[in-house]
Amino acid sequence: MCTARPGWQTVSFRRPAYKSTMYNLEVNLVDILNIDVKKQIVKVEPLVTMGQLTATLIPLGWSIPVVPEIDDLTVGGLVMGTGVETTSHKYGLFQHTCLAYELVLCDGSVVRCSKDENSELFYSVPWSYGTLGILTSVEIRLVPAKKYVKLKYEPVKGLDNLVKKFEDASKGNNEFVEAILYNEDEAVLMTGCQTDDCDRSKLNPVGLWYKPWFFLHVKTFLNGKLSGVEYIPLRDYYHRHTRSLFWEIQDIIPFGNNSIFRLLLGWLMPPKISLLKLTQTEAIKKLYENNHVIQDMLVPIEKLEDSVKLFKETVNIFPIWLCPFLLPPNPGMVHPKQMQNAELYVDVGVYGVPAVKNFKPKESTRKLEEYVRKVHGFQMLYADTYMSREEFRAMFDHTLYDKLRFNMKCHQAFPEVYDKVSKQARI
Ligand SMILES: Cc1cc2nc3c(=O)[nH]c(=O)nc-3n(C[C@H](O)[C@H](O)[C@H](O)COP(=O)(O)OP(=O)(O)OC[C@H]3O[C@@H](n4cnc5c(N)ncnc54)[C@H](O)[C@@H]3O)c2cc1C
Ligand SMILES: NC(=O)C1=CN([C@@H]2O[C@H](COP(=O)(O)OP(=O)(O)OC[C@H]3O[C@@H](n4cnc5c(N)ncnc54)[C@H](OP(=O)(O)O)[C@@H]3O)[C@@H](O)[C@H]2O)C=CC1
Ligand SMILES: CC(C)=CCC[C@@H](C)[C@H]1CC[C@H]2C3=C(CC[C@]12C)[C@@]1(C)CC[C@H](O)C[C@@H]1CC3
Repeated sequence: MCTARPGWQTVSFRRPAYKSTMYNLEVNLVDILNIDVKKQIVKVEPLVTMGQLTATLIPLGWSIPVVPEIDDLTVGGLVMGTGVETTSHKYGLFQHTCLAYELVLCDGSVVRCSKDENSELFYSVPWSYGTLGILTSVEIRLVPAKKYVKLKYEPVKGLDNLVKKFEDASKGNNEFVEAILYNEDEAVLMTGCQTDDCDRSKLNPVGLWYKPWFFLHVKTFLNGKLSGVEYIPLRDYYHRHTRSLFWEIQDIIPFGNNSIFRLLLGWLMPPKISLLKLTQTEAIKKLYENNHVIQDMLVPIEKLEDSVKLFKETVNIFPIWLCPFLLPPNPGMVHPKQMQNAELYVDVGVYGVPAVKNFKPKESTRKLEEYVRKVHGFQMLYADTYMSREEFRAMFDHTLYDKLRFNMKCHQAFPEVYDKVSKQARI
């Protein structure tokens, strides 16, 4: 069994081939169920999107701790997969901000799980891609929301310098930390905190339709010798990469950042990811398959410099997105090597056309995957993975997952994660 949500509707990069061979379960649960400000918990159904959630919560003065930036990402997809954002160095991944899940198991029973109730199931749900049960609701922590993010842009020269500053910023008191690396030697580090006060001369609602693409706006700070500060309305900040799909939109609508186009037609942007997927021709699919890389590798922060160098050597794609996150020593598929303390990791996100000669999608990606496994890192699974089943099991700890699948007789109902995310399972 799998959910009946068609592949073209999802944000995940490819379309799942298994949807046509498995029994499809309709899970059309799209509502925010309850906002309990006393307990500071919001209860939502799995198809609630990030855009829907921030539009509802922010006017009430609340938010969730980790808001992955693309509007159409769903709570179900982020729990069953993973979600990372610029607050993750403080709160962890999306799943670490969830307090409880309700699932329908393969025997038809409904269970609630949290760290104190059915805790093994609670810790096994993240990264399980719907292979332990069907998610029907999620309770997420609420945090107070302020009106603006006071964001500091700091141009940084030299990779070693950036790595040091990035690590310091992630360990400091910043609420938001992110860096965009424009080439091996130049980056802009962004750090910020929420505030209700605003210096109106520095107000920048980056989400307005006529505003430049965010990554290009950030790039303008590379030329300044001094750091810049701006006040960005909170919701504009959360969804700052939505309009340009990070930098992927420049390959789809190359004239999209032209100021006249923005002024007249910017409100049409971005095309829905689902529309792009639905209308994708075989030729475009092949193009993305053979001459494009979309990968997020999660590595321990001390491996950041080496990782950037390896990405440069293997695919040579810039910009690179850097987002730090805290990985707590919880049981489950993804945890630090030593289970004593939480460890700081970084998401190295690479999206674009490789600038190396003779790029070979399989070989190049496998080289990156091998490195990530070696340093006890993890690959995000919404995009392509070329790992074999054994390699996949070496990267993700299956101990608890296997135990639960055996106890709950999941084999008769759901495939293994690998059979949903591997290259063979996706078209
Ligand atoms: C991808 C996506 C994005 C969304 N984004 C937003 C957003 O940005 N903002 C927002 O506010 N909402 C958003 N929603 C939620 C959506 O607007 C609500 O779920 C809305 O209720 C859907 O309306 P519908 O007309 O499709 O109703 P349906 O889905 O058909 O029904 C909604 C509920 O009402 C019940 N119902 C329908 N008719 C009757 C009846 N005659 N008597 C009794 N019960 C009935 C149904 O059983 C169901 O429980 C989003 C949903 C999706 C899937
Ligand atoms: N900033 C970030 O962190 C970003 C994250 N992403 C990635 O995008 C993906 C999310 O995309 P989205 O379109 O929301 O999700 P998808 O529809 O792609 O779902 C992802 C997985 O979750 C499973 N799933 C979803 N809902 C349920 C449910 N109710 N019960 C059981 N299983 C369920 C799906 O199972 P099935 O196949 O059966 O439908 C699928 O395997 C995540 O993997 C995330 O890592 C992408 C961009 C940015
Ligand atoms: C921040 C993290 C962790 C990931 C960001 C990933 C995004 C850049 C990609 C997620 C889904 C991707 C898709 C495309 C571009 C890159 C993403 C937005 C396309 C729109 C590219 C054009 C294709 O025809 C359809 C793709 C759908 C998914």
